[in-house]
Amino acid sequence: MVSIIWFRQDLRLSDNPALHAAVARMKSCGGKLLAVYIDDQKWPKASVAGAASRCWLHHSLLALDHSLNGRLLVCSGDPAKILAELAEQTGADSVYWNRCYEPWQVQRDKQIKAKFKQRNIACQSFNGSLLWEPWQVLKKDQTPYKVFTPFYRRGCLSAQVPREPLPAVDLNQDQLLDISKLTRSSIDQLKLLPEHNWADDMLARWQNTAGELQIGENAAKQRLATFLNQGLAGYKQGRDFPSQSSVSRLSPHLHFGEISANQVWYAATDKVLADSGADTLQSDLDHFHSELAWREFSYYLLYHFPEIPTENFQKKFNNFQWKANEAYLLAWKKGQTGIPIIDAGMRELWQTGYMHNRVRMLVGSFLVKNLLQPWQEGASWFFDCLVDADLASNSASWQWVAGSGADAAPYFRIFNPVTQAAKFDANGEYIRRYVPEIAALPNKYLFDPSNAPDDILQQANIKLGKDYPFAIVDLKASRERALAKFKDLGSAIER
Ligand SMILES: Cc1cc2nc3c(=O)[nH]c(=O)nc-3n(C[C@H](O)[C@H](O)[C@H](O)COP(=O)(O)OP(=O)(O)OC[C@H]3O[C@@H](n4cnc5c(N)ncnc54)[C@H](O)[C@@H]3O)c2cc1C
Repeated sequence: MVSIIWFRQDLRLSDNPALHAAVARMKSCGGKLLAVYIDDQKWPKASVAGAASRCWLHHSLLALDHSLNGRLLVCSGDPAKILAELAEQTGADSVYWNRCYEPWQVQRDKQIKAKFKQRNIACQSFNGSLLWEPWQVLKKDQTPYKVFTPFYRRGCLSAQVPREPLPAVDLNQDQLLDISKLTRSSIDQLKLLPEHNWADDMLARWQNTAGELQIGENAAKQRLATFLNQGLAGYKQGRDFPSQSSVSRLSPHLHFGEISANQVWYAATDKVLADSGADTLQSDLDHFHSELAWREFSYYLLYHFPEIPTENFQKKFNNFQWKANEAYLLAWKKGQTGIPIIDAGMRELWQTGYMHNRVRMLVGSFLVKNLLQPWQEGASWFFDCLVDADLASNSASWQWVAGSGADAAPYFRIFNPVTQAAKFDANGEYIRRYVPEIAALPNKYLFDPSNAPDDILQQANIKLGKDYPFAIVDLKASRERALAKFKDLGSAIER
């Protein structure tokens, strides 16, 4: 008897409910397990993972295959067809997977279940990535929440406590089906890595001091341990400062399911309990939990409102007249806007595949409000460049920044990137790391070189327009312009 375990966004062996169930069945009924990963070629084009996250996926699959002693069957094509063929070839009578929440994956999985039912192949799906299932948290009138705080406080926290993590399964080579006679691709054949080696530098940022790439389940556990020891205490304050190591950087690991939200949630809770739960630590923990809940909220919104990756959540934004401008967009993408904190963020994104959350909000606000470019342009660039590119979090966050989302930032919240930089990068460490050409400027002018006096620029040996661009827009004037345009839309937000 063969059971298929279909790995998707759950590339781990511990706290993997589908794998756990498949192994339990194998142990009680005998038989073997066939571990499969399928590069789904039928995803809608706009949602195919971007270049940076495909690099991550390549290495994450290598790590999973290693944990499975080289017995991960990797295929490419239509999952419905491939799974049916595999069931036929191996005589598998059951398929297990953990649920995904992207709209087309939900649709596809439903169809696969229905087809397999007709053929007497049992399909079982599990919750392996969310703390609360989106359909379990509803308002009293049984409609979905649209505002984060009641969703989390009234909905999630008063629902059942999240499932406790399951232990790693005990699997030996003999329990995994020999895949040598099955048609398969190698991980290399999936061509997840780019043809040119631009990704080498980016991936180098994810190595440890011994030069080992920190991708995969073990690396995720290591990252979590480092965060619990070095970042959690002081998280609430420190998480806003991009040069500090207060945030967890777990987002790519969570996206690919190298670690589960449940593991992270409970490990943080246990850490605070073990450290005797000092009041400040408790509030750091609460804050960290609420950030995990923003991830939940994003998935919740995507599940209930599957159009959010492309369409304004608030329909009144459909009338908004963006001012598409290729030159602005290019300057933003390349980190050449002349506003140092924006350029630092966009270069961090390009060089590392990651950007600190505070800076994501700043570059987003700048693009959408000061430059009046459509949020979809920003979302698509992020999707291509982030190693943690995640349809739910990216779409919900961009709509939040634009003001068009559920519970979004109000239109009048237009971050001033100069004062924000002075506040959150006060000693300029982050800016100097990513915008080294202006490093010699004193802090007073580092955040806004376009307004630095000539003698200061000369002393720092900087010629604006040559060494570093003049600001592409006047912050005050562009803010006024945005306020006027957004105001026309009215401010009502559905609750
Ligand atoms: C414009 C914009 C685009 C974004 N795109 C993505 C994306 O594609 N993928 C992605 O994972 N996150 C996205 N975020 C959310 C957030 O910036 C990242 O999750 C966070 O910066 C990841 O860093 P971390 O793991 O160190 O976070 P931590 O502060 O350590 O938080 C722990 C975890 O909580 C979750 N989380 C934290 N903040 C948020 C948030 N605001 N929304 C949703 N989840 C959150 C993440 O899973 C994160 O790993 C975006 C935010 C903005 C403003």
